[in-house]
Amino acid sequence: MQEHSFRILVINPGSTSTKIGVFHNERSIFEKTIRHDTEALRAYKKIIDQYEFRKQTILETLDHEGINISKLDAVCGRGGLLRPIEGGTYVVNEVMLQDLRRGYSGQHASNLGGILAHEIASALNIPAFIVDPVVVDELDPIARISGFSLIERRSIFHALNQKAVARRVAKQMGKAYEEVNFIVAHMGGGITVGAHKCGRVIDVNNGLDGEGPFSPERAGTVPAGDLVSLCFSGEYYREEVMRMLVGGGGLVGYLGTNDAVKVEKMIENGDEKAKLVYSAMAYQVAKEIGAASAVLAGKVDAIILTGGLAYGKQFVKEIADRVQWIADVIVQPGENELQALAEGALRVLRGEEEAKQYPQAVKTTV
Ligand SMILES: Nc1ncnc2c1ncn2[C@@H]1O[C@H](COP(=O)(O)OP(=O)(O)OP(=O)(O)O)[C@@H](O)[C@H]1O
Ligand SMILES: CCCC(=O)O
Repeated sequence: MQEHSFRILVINPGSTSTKIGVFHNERSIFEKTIRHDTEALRAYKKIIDQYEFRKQTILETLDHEGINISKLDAVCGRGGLLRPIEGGTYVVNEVMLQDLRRGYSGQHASNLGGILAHEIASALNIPAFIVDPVVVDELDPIARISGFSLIERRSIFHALNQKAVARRVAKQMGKAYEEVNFIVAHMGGGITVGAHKCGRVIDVNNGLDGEGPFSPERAGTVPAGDLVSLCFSGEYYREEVMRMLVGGGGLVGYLGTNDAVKVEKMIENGDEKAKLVYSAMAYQVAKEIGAASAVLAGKVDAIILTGGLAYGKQFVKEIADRVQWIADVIVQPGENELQALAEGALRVLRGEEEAKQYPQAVKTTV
């Protein structure tokens, strides 16, 4: 019997670009990173106001490439800062659209993903989905306790890539994602380290503006008392402190660049500060992996390193040297988010998984 085939448009909006792809089942038939002129984007007060502009750009690109959108079966966008939800593929519904428009958990380019998917899909009368947004929250209750009763730990991480890579590695091991325990470190502009226990990410750092290792442009965990003193020193506005922590933190704060390739060049040229800071970033990732191994009580089938920084051979070696006693270290550089979006939609279109309805509230604690 011939297998039914599906054609899916996937959309991953970033702060300065929109990545799109058209998939025929799992096979990519077209992918493009549409770069947006920063001046053009600056004309919009809020990220969300960009959606009509980005939609037109996507449709024009597809038309230009000769892709007939009437042949599509579904559109799938990257999900944004919604309410905390468990992982999976979600139908874009009215409540989700409202939350994406107002930025329920904050402003992020990925808030546009579900809206763009809905706008394009509804005109074609086909379903729109999002998959594993950054707010996927599968934390164990014990992981929510921060130690300060007014603040609960939150799960904000690279769920789409972490879960996709974990599924892929599990498959390579001949197992289902739900049968294995992994530690996945996504190391990009932000860094998140997730403890994956039998298909659920039971602990992970909030890599957006919370905690964890410092990254190319984010500070991660900083000493709390000193941060409070700095905030109340009278020298900085709130926005300035936030900008120094997120965007201006990590490598940017110490070395003036978020580009690890440039930092490697600086090290090659004998820059001792760059060497120390770059090693410190690897050290902090290794420490976070060690913490995740304790979360999993040492039952770790593999440690997976992914994201752009995983291309850095010396960086990866420094991490591996510190953690390979825990489990095998598997390196999967880069990210494959377009493929992950297509696969998430396919699982639903094929009936392998049921699409979830948003909001499926996650129970928080105290
Ligand atoms: N070949 C390489 N060697 C070392 N570092 C690299 C290499 N290629 C990319 N990087 C670094 O990876 C980082 C960017 O990673 P990535 O592209 O995954 O981030 P992003 O998509 O912008 O952010 P995020 O992954 O947090 O969503 C940059 O610091 C970049 O310099
Ligand atoms: C940590 C959430 C994803 C991002 O880096 O923007």
